[in-house]
Amino acid sequence: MTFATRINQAISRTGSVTCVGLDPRKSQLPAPLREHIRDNSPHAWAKAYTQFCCEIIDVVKDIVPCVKPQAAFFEQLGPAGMVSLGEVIHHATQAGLIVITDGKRNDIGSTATAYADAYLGSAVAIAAAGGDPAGASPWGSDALTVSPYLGRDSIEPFVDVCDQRAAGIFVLVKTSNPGGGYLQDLRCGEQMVYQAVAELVTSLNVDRLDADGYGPIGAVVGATYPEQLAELRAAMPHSILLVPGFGAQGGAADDVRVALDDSGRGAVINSSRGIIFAHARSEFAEKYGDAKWQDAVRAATEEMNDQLKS
Ligand SMILES: O=c1ccn([C@@H]2O[C@H](COP(=O)(O)O)[C@@H](O)[C@H]2O)c(=O)[nH]1
Repeated sequence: MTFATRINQAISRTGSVTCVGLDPRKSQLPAPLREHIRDNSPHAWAKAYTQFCCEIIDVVKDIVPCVKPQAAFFEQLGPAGMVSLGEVIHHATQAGLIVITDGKRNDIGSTATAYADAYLGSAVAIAAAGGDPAGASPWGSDALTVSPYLGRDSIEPFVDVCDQRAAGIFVLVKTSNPGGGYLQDLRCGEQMVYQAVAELVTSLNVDRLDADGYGPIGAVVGATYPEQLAELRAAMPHSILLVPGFGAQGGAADDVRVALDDSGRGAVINSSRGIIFAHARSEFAEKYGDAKWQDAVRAATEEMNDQLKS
């Protein structure tokens, strides 16, 4: 089974297109976890990050298809943080969730091969595709976010590994940040740069489609640009879309529904801070607060699921 088929099946099984972003931040961890940090060492924080993310995974595993660990927050802690990232990916996979590692990696082709080999391919996915799970990557992610700016030959090594290990990638096409257009909206002949990237994505997918017409090369398109989201849904009919920017960055349900296909699949909508730090949101703080932060995570996830359904 391919990555695209797996993620669409996970959407059908859970009835949800919510992707929970795992972006642990020291200052925003719930008090019960911060209180256990005795020596302020990266090791102590990394243990807290593992506990925080694994508890979130346990709370949401039956109501969402996927999680997206943000590598930056783990890297920020140095080697101990990288151990934590590995533990979190492993726990999510064991919990039956699809794992999209947000690392925004890429380099010249020969180095891109190393990134692809490192991150792409979980034992679960490879076994589900009838392969040997011993061929899984050390990080064991189902998918990875990838920068397109080194060109087609830098993306092809990722595509090769996707083919071999039933994995996926999400290429940055139109990012959610306010300044993304500085480069992405530059005119490039008759079109804009982000449109050229979308064309590249589609050209890489066309020979690799599953029965529903989806390929392993997905695209990142921000919830904060609803018009371009609609345009890019049409321009990349074979790509699963990863849509960040919901909640904390201002994207709302009405902005992102256009990312879904007619069957209500084909895209996942990410929220990180809005879910994982829900205990501090005004709607949830009084009822749950720091002491019941896990209940706040569950409530915020259910709320997002409901918003995206209605
Ligand atoms: O265009 C992009 C690409 C990636 N991201 C990442 O998604 C999450 C968003 O977090 P929120 O707390 O929900 O704002 C974060 O990891 C970003 O690095 C993005 O926001 N936009």
